[in-house]
Amino acid sequence: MSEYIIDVQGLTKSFKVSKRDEGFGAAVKSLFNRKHEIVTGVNGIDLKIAKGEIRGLIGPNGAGKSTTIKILSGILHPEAGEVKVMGYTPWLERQKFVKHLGVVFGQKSQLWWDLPAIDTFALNRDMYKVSRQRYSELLDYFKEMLAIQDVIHKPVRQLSLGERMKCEFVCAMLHEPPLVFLDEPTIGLDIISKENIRKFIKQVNQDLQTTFILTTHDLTDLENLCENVTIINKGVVVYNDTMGNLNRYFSQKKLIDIQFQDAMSRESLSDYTLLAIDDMSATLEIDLNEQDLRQFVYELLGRLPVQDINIRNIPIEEVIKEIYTA
Ligand SMILES: Nc1ncnc2c1ncn2[C@@H]1O[C@H](COP(=O)(O)OP(=O)(O)OP(=O)(O)O)[C@@H](O)[C@H]1O
Repeated sequence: MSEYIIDVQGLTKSFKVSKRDEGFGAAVKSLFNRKHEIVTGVNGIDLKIAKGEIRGLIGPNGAGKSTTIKILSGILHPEAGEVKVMGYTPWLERQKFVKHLGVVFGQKSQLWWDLPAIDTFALNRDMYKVSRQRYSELLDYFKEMLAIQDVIHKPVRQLSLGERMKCEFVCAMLHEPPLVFLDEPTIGLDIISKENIRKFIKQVNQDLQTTFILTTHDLTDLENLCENVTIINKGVVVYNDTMGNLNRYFSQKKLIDIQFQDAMSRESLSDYTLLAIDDMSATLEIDLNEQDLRQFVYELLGRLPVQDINIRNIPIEEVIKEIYTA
């Protein structure tokens, strides 16, 4: 078997969607003469994920993340490409395959709404044929780690979002799947609950060697959890490397926030790469491959009426936005 838990080459999937012009007349016409267009879902994606990784899979809306995850979990079949997930071809061997898979959706619940979570856990135990002893060991482990001793006995509809998400995680993990897809697992949570969920993911990853594939728009999730990140845009992979390299590459550029003693015009700063200006303050960008930072600041202080100065790295949000728009 491959050393990778996910091994994908050339994954391609498009969708045929019906197309019609606006208006009632067009609606009637389209009944007799249907027009279609082809929409790209993913277009030749390669992806290798090692066992035990927590991999971030990100991209703007419509990039192809869900299409990829749906194919990897056997819900959709691709039109081209080689896909092996835990040695299975997901859409051909779905029944055997799903036993080894866990999923957590930040915006969809897998728990029975009117029952306490413990009842859904027990149903899953029977469905996945988990032994009573292993179930009890795992439940103790999760209860202690997440402090949900009381929470799991209340009807799910009475739980806060943070409490419910903890239960969603337990529900996805009780059959010890080696691979778990996390779709926006921290969406809507307050900062403390987000941190709790991240700690939980890290701990389970270490203790049970679970591989997690994380799709998120929250870049703090990525910075906290993922060593590697795959960025998809318009159906293709545009970045596939470590988080460290992503940061390092862009730390070649610095942002310089300046507070002036007097109001400054845009023209007076025309020699610089000006990102923002607001009367008494401005933000400049410098590329360290082209300019020396010390020399730049020295000259700047000599030329302009600077009151205060702050040098910072480009925030990760900006880095990723640049990649999306490249
Ligand atoms: N069932 C479908 N029928 C038609 N088009 C689809 C279908 N599923 C996805 N698409 C199209 O494929 C492209 C990729 O969509 P996908 O849902 O994979 O993006 P995404 O990266 O998950 O976006 P988001 O972050 O908004 O969830 C989009 O243009 C989308 O409209």
